[in-house]
Amino acid sequence: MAESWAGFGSAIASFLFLYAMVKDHIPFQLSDYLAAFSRKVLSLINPYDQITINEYHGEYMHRDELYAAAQVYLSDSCSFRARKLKAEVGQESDKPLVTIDDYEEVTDTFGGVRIWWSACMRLPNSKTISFYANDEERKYYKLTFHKRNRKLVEGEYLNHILREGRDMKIRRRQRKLFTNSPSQNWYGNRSSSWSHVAFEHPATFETLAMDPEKKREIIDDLVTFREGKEYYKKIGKAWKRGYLLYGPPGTGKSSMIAAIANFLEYDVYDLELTTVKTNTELRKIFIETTGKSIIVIEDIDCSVDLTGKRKEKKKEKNDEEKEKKPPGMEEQDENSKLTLSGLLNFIDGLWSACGGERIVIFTTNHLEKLDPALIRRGRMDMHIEMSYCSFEAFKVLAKNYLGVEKHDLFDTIQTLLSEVNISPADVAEGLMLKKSRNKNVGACLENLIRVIEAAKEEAKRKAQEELAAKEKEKEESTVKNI
Ligand SMILES: Nc1ncnc2c1ncn2[C@@H]1O[C@H](COP(=O)(O)OP(=O)(O)OP(=O)(O)O)[C@@H](O)[C@H]1O
Ligand SMILES: [Mg+2]
Repeated sequence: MAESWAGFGSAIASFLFLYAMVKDHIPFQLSDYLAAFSRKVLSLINPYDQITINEYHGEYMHRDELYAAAQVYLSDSCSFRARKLKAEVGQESDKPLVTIDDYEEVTDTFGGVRIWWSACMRLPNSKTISFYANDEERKYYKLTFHKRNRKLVEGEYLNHILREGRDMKIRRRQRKLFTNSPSQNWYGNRSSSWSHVAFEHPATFETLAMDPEKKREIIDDLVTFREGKEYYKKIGKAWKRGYLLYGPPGTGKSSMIAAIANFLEYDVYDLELTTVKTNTELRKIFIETTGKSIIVIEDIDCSVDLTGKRKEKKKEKNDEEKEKKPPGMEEQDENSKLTLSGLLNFIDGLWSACGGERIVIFTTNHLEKLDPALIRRGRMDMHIEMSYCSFEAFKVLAKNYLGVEKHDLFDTIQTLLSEVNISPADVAEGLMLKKSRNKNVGACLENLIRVIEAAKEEAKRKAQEELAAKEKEKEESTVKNI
């Protein structure tokens, strides 16, 4: 048996040697035939298969998604095994991508199977000048693997590359802060209802001053949501979650949104409802958002007339207007407005399920002004109260702003904070102003004590004024009654 293999091997070697010698002297038809024949013979003895992934494909030279995913995948998972690397900065990220260089080879292991990757380049045959820059050279990856693993590589492995590569791309991307443009600016074929800038807010959960237990609860909820794709599918619910942040001004609602975006690494769509005129516009705006994003409506109570009370007022006004309109026009007008039901549809109608992995956040200073339908559980799954600065919250601010975890003046501050309502924004300001001029921690804390005492005096004065006003009102009504 060994002898026959040796004989076969030497026959092939002789054939290849002879072929190389006479190759240039044989007619091209015969040369093509011999090349095809030798490929056939080689495939009989070669146990390895190959898959090519081209960078560009199709008539219009679209960049192949699998190639792009593989490029990022190789940069992250396999590039440490390569000796020749290249670094480049793409359009979607400002971080350099270090990946394997052209003609370099690396190996990867998946489910115990070895796969060889090589970065190849096909040089152009023709010498004509092409319209497309990419016609000059065609890059591609070549995957080589054992025949017996073909099913695994074609199915699971390529899907794994696509999934992992996409995820890595999302993690690497420059995150964006979008804002909706008024509908009169939506023109042209490629019109978009959103414009964006880079999202660079530095707030994180570490810098957010609030009750530690509440913070833990929110983080756990976010993690459960992020990892809940299969769970949401199983229970038949769209993969999205609503948070309602409420509380007085300066208590960290906007900072919390930034911290959530930074924690989940999502984009932020800041929806300005006052520029949205109709339900149809709202739907278009929604469809143009992507997954892994947070859709924010700040100060929802001030954004648009959505409360039951205001609706009634509006209805009366509309009745008057309707009288003046020609028949048939009233209904059309009603449909073309942004309504509460349009907004409810936006949050949890059929459209809300497209894309998945979205968080909707409303903020308000006046919870009582909101229509209960808008914030019922299921729409706004978690109601988070952002409250005045507690001692626990102060300790976070002191650590952030002054870098201290304890100080002799902390006891005085604790007592003062329990006596007065002061927002974390005011406490932060008290710590910061002084810090910029004087680096002394004690002086900063003393300044804060003065700020809190002033707030306490102010609160006392206001309470007295209110009391006096009430008493005056009472007196006046008694006089009237007499
Ligand atoms: N809980 C907090 N933790 C850390 N910093 C805070 C907190 N609350 C407020 N701040 C500081 O105060 C500033 C204003 O806070 P922020 O804009 O988040 O308040 P807000 O609740 O959104 O107020 P508004 O209701 O007026 O929109 C922030 O830039 C931040 O520096
Ligand atoms: Mg805010």
